[in-house]
Order: sequence, then structure tokens, then C-alpha cells
Amino acid sequence: MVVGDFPIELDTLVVGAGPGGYVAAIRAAQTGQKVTIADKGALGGVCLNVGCVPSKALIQAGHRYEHAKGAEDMGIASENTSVDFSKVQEWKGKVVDKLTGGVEGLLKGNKVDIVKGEVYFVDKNTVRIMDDKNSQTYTFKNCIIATGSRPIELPNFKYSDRVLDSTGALGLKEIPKKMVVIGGGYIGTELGTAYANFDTEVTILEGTKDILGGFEKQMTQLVKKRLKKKGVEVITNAMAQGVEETEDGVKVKYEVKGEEKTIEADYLLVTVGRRPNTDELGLEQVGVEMTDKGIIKIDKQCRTSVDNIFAIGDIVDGPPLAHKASYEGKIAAEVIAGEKSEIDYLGIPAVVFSDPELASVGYTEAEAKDAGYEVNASKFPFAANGRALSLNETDGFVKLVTRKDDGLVIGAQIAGANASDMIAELGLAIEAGMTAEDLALTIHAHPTLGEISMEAAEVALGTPIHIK
Ligand SMILES: Cc1cc2nc3c(=O)[nH]c(=O)nc-3n(C[C@H](O)[C@H](O)[C@H](O)COP(=O)(O)OP(=O)(O)OC[C@H]3O[C@@H](n4cnc5c(N)ncnc54)[C@H](O)[C@@H]3O)c2cc1C
Repeated sequence: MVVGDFPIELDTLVVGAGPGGYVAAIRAAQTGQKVTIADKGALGGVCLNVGCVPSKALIQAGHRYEHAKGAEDMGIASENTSVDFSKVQEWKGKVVDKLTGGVEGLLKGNKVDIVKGEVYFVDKNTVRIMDDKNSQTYTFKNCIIATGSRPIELPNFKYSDRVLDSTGALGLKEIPKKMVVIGGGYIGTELGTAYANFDTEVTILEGTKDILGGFEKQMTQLVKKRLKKKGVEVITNAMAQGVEETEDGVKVKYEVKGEEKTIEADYLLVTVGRRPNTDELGLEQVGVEMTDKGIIKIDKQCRTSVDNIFAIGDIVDGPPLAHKASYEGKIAAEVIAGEKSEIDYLGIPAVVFSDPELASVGYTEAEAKDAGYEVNASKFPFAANGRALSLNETDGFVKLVTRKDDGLVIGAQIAGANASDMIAELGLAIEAGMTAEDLALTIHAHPTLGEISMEAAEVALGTPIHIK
């Protein structure tokens, strides 16, 4: 039924309320724009509902269980440690609800109007928004598209109760005895690790020569060592070919070194990448330019080829990460408000919540050399840090990439406990144009993991205290 015969006029319309869209809406409202945000699903998008937040909750619960089982080398033993997985899921749900409820409160607090429904573009100033029953036309002055992405479905691996995408894996009602994961990217590795911590026997099939492509070999090796310790088998150069569902599980066929093999499990998780949600928006009628993969082309101000339409997050180029989406959202909102904002991706960190965690910001040593810089790469190990020793977390290192001539920090990589938090300091160093000397002169509390970054800077200066 069409009830909206008369278009409703809007100032700024944000399409999609994930970490890109809701942040853009709030920043736009802060700049004095009258903002409406529309989403066909739950506020918070993939990240809050079925991505970053629930996956980290599951990983944390898995770590708690793993730790609760004892630490032999510390003399801690425990018996009868158990998991009530329905309670784990209930707790995870509460974390999600708290955050999504918070987003709604923040939007309302900033006087952003929320419209529930699916958005379809009619022309460069008009959309139709449909819910189950109604369709209403809206006109807008400016629009920020933030419709995110969804898991790629391979033809031979149709999703079902046994063949899961990341959302299915996050929502399982039981701990699988055996799980096969196709794809050793960050989502497959994180979820595989989470279930391995709950004692699931996990096999990761990775099509290329290593898991977590994009991270340096020394970093991924540490993750593989831990995965092995947890009983996770990582099979690289393995091409998954098909799956047969049985009464109570799956049989997954794959090829490795020219040999065909079959592996049985309770569940198969397929994490082979995500595709942008740009195919059902009607953007072709508006003239918004896209690549053949459906990625919307934008300039440094997040503006598309249509001057009043902006795009951010997983639907534009760059790493599909929540904080990148939010960063771009703020820029788009500020540009609409007439501010001189533009994207600089160098300071955007990438983090994997694996065991141990991996994090990178700015250039890697190889990227810096490719870009024509003469660099110093200075490393300091977790094993030489007091806090890491007392945490029993001695695997890993901080690596700083600094310019040879003036010591400017242009990149950093961390493998080790709390890398996800530690990387922020090194991102700040890049953002603020700091040198290795600035980091070395910054007094870090003792004993903390932060001292590892300080000492990596001292290595760059040739003056480390705690290694020779
Ligand atoms: C399992 C998993 C774990 C992850 N972990 C991390 C992590 O630890 N750190 C990290 O940075 N990133 C992580 N990500 C990636 C992160 O979730 C995404 O990069 C992020 O959500 C992208 O934000 P977005 O705003 O672009 O889109 P989304 O969060 O995808 O939001 C898009 C919104 O648009 C809505 N929408 C789509 N089409 C329409 C339409 N036509 N009309 C109306 N509404 C529409 C959707 O309903 C959705 O709410 C993870 C992803 C997954 C799947």
C-alpha cells in the first residue's frame, strides 16, 4: 500500500544505522543539520548486532573458560569447570542490547529522527522508504549512504542450519564438537579461536599460503603456534570444493596439493569475504558511480560522483572496519556542514582479536620501502617486559617503523596480549607527527605493556635498557 502521496522533505538523510551511519548522523546533528536516519534492520548495524561486539563477547567468554580451567605453570588447577552455553549467549545478547539501546538513546538525544524501513533511491534528491506495510516518499538535500556489507555466499556452500555465515556461527545454541572454517581471514580466525577456547575441535581451511593475509609472517606465525596449542588444525593452500549435509552434520570436500579430501564436522562456517550492500538501492537511477564489485567511488571528502550524495563504511574502498566507517561518517557529516574535512587513512589501525592479538597502523616495513622511504624497523619483545612476564603473556613484540633521516614514526605492528589497546598510542604518534625520540621520552608507568612500545622506540635510537 502506498500511503505517502505527499513527499516528506528532509535536510540530511543517512541511510543505514551501523557504526558509519549512526556516527555520521550524530556528527551531522552536532553541526546543526536536521537529520533523519533510516534503517531496515536493527540500529547499530552489523558491528553492534552480529559483528564486532558479539564476536568479542564470545571470544572473551571463551578466554574466561580457558583461563578458568587452570594455569599449570602458575600452579593453578581447577576441576569440573563447565560452560552453560545458553547463558553465554544470553550474556552476549545483553551486551548487544545495551549498546544498541544506547545508540537509539544517543540518536534521540541529538534530535535525529529515526525511520524504520528499506530505502530505495528514485533520483538524486528522492528516496522511497518501505516497511512491511507502507511506502513513503522523502526528498532530501544531502544524503550519506552507509548500507554496509553482507557475507558472500559461495555457490557450492549455500547457508543453512549447518552451513553457517558469521551471523549463524555467533548465534549457535550449542558448542560444536567439531567445526570446519573455510577462510582464515580475521573473522574466520577470530570465531575459530572463540570456539576452540570452548573445546571445539576446529579445522581452518585457507585457500592461500597463510592465514590472516596482510599481516607480517612473524605475526601470523605466533597466532598459528597458539592455534596449534589449542588443537586447531590450519590447512593452507586448501581449496574447499563442496559440502554435503548429513543428518547431524556436514562433510566438507577440499583439495590440497592435488589431493581430494573430506572432513566431517557438526558445523561448517564459511567466511570468505563480504560484498557491499549497493546492489538493491536503485543507485543506477541516480548516477552514483561504482566499481564492478559494487564499491561506491568517493573522493577524499566521501562525496560520490553525485555531488549531494556521500558514501561511507563497508560500501567504499578500504578495510571493512567499524572505526573506518565511523571516521568516514564524521568526515561526510562535516563536509556537508561546510567544514574542511578530508580522509587520511594512514592512522587507521587494523586489529585481529586472535590469540595473541595482532594490530597494525600506518606502514609496514615492506610498504614503507615500497613507498620509497628509507626506514628503521625496531623491535622489542614482550618476553623482556616485566608486565608481560607477570601476565604470563610473553609471546609477541612491538615493531616500530621510523624514517631513517628524522625518526618520524610512520608505522607500527604489535603482536601480543592487549595489542588492540596498545596500538592506539602508536596511531597517535603517527597522527601527531611524533618521532621515536618523542615516544622514548614519554614516561610509561611500570610495569605495563606500554613500556614495550617505549623500548621499541629506544631500540630505534640505539639506547634500549632491557635488551642488549
Ligand atoms: C563477525 C564480524 C566481526 C567483526 N569484527 C570487527 C571488529 O572487531 N572491528 C571492526 O572494526 N570491524 C569488525 N567487523 C566489521 C564491521 O562490523 C563493519 O566494518 C562495520 O559494521 C561496517 O559499518 P557500516 O556502517 O559500513 O555498515 P553496517 O554495520 O553493515 O550497517 C549497515 C546498515 O545499513 C542497513 N541497510 C542496508 N541496506 C539498507 C537499505 N536499503 N535501507 C535501509 N537500511 C539499509 C543495514 O540494516 C545495517 O543496519 C566485523 C564484522 C563481522 C561480520
